[in-house]
Amino acid sequence: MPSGEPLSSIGIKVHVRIRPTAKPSPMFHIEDQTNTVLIDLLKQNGGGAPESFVDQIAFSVNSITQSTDQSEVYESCGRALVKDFLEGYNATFIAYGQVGSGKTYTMAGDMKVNAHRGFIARAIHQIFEEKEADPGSGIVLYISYLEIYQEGMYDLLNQRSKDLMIIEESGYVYIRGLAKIPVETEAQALMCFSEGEKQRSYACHQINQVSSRSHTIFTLCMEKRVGRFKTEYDTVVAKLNLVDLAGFERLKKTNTSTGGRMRVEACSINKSLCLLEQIKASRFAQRLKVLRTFSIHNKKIDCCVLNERRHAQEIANLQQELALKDALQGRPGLSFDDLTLENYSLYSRSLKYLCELNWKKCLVNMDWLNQLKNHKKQNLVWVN
Ligand SMILES: Nc1ncnc2c1ncn2[C@@H]1O[C@H](COP(=O)(O)OP(=O)(O)OP(=O)(O)O)[C@@H](O)[C@H]1O
Repeated sequence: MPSGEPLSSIGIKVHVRIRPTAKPSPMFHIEDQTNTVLIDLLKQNGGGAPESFVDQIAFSVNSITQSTDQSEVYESCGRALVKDFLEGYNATFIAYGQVGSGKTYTMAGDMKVNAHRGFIARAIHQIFEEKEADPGSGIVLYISYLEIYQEGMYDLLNQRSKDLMIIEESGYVYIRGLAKIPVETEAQALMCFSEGEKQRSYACHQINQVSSRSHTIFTLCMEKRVGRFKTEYDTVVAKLNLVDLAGFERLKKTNTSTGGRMRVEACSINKSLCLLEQIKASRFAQRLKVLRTFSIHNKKIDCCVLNERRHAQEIANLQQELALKDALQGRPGLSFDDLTLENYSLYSRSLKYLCELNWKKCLVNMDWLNQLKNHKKQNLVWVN
């Protein structure tokens, strides 16, 4: 198994990064030893100021970081995921959280200062480090960088790409028309990323001076040979999706309630995030049907299938969900969530994010069918 994890623990992992703040909320408590976020529930009178604390709810996650240190974050939840990708697993890392909570800081960081580089640059470094350490692996890498802005898709690496379209063929999802740039060195890969970053849509509002106005998916595709002989080998293909979602905006808080482009952007961001939430919730509600039980390394694994038809329309409506479909159903290695536990006004949104994180953790078994299918296609030996 990847990273030596027991099979039972495979699924979506939730990591919380809390942006350091000068005004931490007295209602949020972190238990480091048990990776638990405890939140005091409020009793409110007519939506006014909180009157008294009535109860506490606990959210247990895979890890909690409260640090500005980018390498600490990467080591705690990025390195193992990238290792899995290099072994041939589809992997996805999603930065998800309220506006201004540090999603872009986590994913992109500051490219000019080594210590401040974010997840993407660190993943690229690890990939090329491991590739160079094993020159016989024959690893070939390609990069794509997609932006989803106001429900349209844009190629950040080739502005001339037009009419991008999501194509799904035999369980594989790709975007027709999206540039797939071959990269041979770390420098080339970083250059691709920096060029794409320059094309992204940002805006300045009350909460964040450089606020993302779009969702972005930075994808590394890997092909590598597996086999003992030069002429007889299988090719393993895997995708690493690094996703920076735009944050949910409250129009009043960001002061974009009076109209114009930023308001349209905010409404579009909120709509797509709501759809994402609805789809995930509806998937969770669907009954899983056990098709077959596999035995892998002496452990029994139920292989489940989802009734996708019921929600086909909703899925068709949400570009990023579909664009990530094969990765999410292949092996969603990790989900990453940022929270700002800053003050009372952000309380309800932080609580909502935590509620979501909790049921995301329940999506575990849904992913097996595609994973097994993928590995059959890739001729990996451990599937019977
Ligand atoms: N862990 C952190 N340590 C230090 N600074 C941080 C941290 N997280 C975020 N910041 C700073 O907070 C500000 C907002 O962060 P960022 O732009 O990453 O938020 P975001 O979640 O991507 O917001 P949006 O949804 O508006 O795009 C930036 O100036 C960033 O440098």
